[in-house]
Amino acid sequence: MSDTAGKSIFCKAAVLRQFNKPLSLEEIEVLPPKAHEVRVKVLANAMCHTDYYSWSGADSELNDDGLPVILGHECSGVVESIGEGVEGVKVGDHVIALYTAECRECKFCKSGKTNLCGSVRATQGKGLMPDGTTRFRSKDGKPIYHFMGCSGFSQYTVLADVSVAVIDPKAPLDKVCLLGCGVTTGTGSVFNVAQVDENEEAQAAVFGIGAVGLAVIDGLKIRKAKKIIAIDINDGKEEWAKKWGATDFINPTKLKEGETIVSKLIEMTDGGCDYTFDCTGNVKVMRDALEACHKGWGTSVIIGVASAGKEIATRPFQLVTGRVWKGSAFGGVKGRTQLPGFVDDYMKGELKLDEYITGYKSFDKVNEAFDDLHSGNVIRTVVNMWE
Ligand SMILES: NC(=O)C1=CN([C@@H]2O[C@H](COP(=O)(O)OP(=O)(O)OC[C@H]3O[C@@H](n4cnc5c(N)ncnc54)[C@H](OP(=O)(O)O)[C@@H]3O)[C@@H](O)[C@H]2O)C=CC1
Ligand SMILES: N[C@@H](CCC(=O)N[C@@H](CSC=O)C(=O)NCC(=O)O)C(=O)O
Ligand SMILES: [Zn+2]
Ligand SMILES: [Zn+2]
Repeated sequence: MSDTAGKSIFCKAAVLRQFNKPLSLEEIEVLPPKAHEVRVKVLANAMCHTDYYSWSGADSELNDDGLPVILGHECSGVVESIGEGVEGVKVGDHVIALYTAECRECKFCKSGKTNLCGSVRATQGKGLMPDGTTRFRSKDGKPIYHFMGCSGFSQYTVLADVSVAVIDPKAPLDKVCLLGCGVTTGTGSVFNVAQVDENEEAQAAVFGIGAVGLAVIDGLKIRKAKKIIAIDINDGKEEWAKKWGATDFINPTKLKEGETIVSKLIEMTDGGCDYTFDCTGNVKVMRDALEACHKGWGTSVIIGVASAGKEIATRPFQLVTGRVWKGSAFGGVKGRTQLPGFVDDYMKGELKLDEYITGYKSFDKVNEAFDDLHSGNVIRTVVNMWE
């Protein structure tokens, strides 16, 4: 048992008090975990585009009523204490936080059809723990909300026990935090959602070359795709995409007159792609990605998260004629069961992780990590929570 078990911990957290305004670094109180909860000392948290999206106010699930909130969800740490009835995770375990829980008991978990778990999702969406309260308090004693069931931008956080994956303690926590979201989502979308087979010599297009798009490319390379066309509005992303194994790169803002990204992709693949992936969150791109698929079988996977109020559209004929539109949350990966295997693949050198990390920042520079995401040269910034 740790000295702090059963007591509040006072530590530093980055709190979002107003959308589009810098996070405020504050000393907060982190209450002890209740039944079926764990308190984790967070070591590292990488900045994902979804943090930026929620920070900017674009998330339809997070409005002014959900503020103040502690963002962050691509994080790893060490279990400091556990509440009553916790099984399968103990003090001292190294863990990755899961925004997609896995209880193994709900209708979703038992279905064998999805990685979405129903156990804590409703309260998670409201920024609350499963009992409907929060474990964070500001200095004046007022509640601070949780985010995506993780809130990794606090030096200590409390999670549901079904929302942590226990991993190999030898794995470097400042690297494997990336498996908490972007890399798992991208590779998992290829393996579990599109289910690309290594014998099919697939032709694929990937829209949006951030960490998620690069991880899709890595997954496609692992599944021996023949053609991997990377698409981004930033020319600087060509070098990144090619380094990961893309065979071609297109900047859609620089097409010849009369060409569209859809016509260009159809021409390059002799009729359309077998698979396309949206990693931008832009609904127009999602449409292009679907319509660039091959008639009869092409599958388009939506990974990007669109802003509140946005809707997708296409002619139903696109689906009538055999194109398939799918979506992916956390790459279809069941976190407690499968994430430890991703960590092992990384440790064996079979999965890239280090290569995505373009820089580390100390916690007091967390706001710079937001700016980094849009600089064009940054893939993932890892925030070291104790520097
Ligand atoms: N479904 C899921 O489980 C998950 C979804 N996401 C979502 O996936 C998306 C990608 O995340 P991440 O890799 O972290 O984000 P990044 O911002 O790092 O990468 C997105 C890339 O797409 C580029 N882009 C933007 N608009 C277009 C366009 N019209 N055409 C082509 N490229 C474009 C961006 O360029 P620029 O920077 O110049 O804008 C950037 O290079 C986000 O929407 C994120 O919220 C992330 C993780 C999990
Ligand atoms: N809250 C948003 C939607 C946000 C969203 O789609 N999140 C992704 C993960 S993004 C990670 O970086 C996801 O897995 N969604 C499934 C889920 O259960 O949240 C909205 O309301 O539009
Ligand atoms: Zn479940
Ligand atoms: Zn994410």
